[in-house]
Amino acid sequence: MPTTAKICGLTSPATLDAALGGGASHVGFVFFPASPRHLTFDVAAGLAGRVPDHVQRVGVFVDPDDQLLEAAVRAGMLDAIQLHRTAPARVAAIRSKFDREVWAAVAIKLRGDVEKARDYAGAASLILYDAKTPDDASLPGGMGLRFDWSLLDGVRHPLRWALSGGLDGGNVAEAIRRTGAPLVDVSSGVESAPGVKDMDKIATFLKAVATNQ
Ligand SMILES: O=C(O)c1ccccc1NCC(=O)[C@H](O)[C@H](O)COP(=O)(O)O
Repeated sequence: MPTTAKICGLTSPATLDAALGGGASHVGFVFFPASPRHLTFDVAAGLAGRVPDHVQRVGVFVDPDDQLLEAAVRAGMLDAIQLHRTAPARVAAIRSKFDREVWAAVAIKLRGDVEKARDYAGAASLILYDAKTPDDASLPGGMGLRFDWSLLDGVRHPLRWALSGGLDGGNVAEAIRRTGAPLVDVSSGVESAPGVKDMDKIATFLKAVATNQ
């Protein structure tokens, strides 16, 4: 199966359209106030309405409560919920309550971190392997950090999975070849500044995904 791509942290119609036009399979909307990509519900609703049925809308959250999830799922017409820093039992509860795909982000720095993905078997729909950000960082993702892809060598993934962390148009082809990732996820690597998506970088990234498999 060809590798598909999620462009995360979209905040404007023009950059959303660049992701859709370039063939993204997923688009990500961030609901986390500390993020430069954070969306209000009104803006999310405006963007969500432009997304065709064959593209999945993914909401990105950091250990959210049900109230935030309910409002965001409605406004963003979310097909999937991506959870960072969220315990497996809570992931399972959200999946059951909201009855849609739930992605568990697993933060990777060392080999032992990869094994934590097993805790989400039966709880999540998909594991997103993402680079671990520093303990004092304000964001658990979206910082353009990459982890050592060899940590995924020989791993029997407990669920469907995706690769993220420090990807960009220049390294994503190698990342796919090296890891065999079925889905790749990018945010900072298609930006000109934190939170500012760049249409040319989005196009380059999606072209690299499409042509290098
Ligand atoms: O992107 C954010 O601002 C963000 C905030 C809070 C939680 C997660 C966040 N991003 C998660 C993503 O899905 C990113 O695409 C992923 O971490 C990769 O980011 P990057 O290394 O910048 O490509």
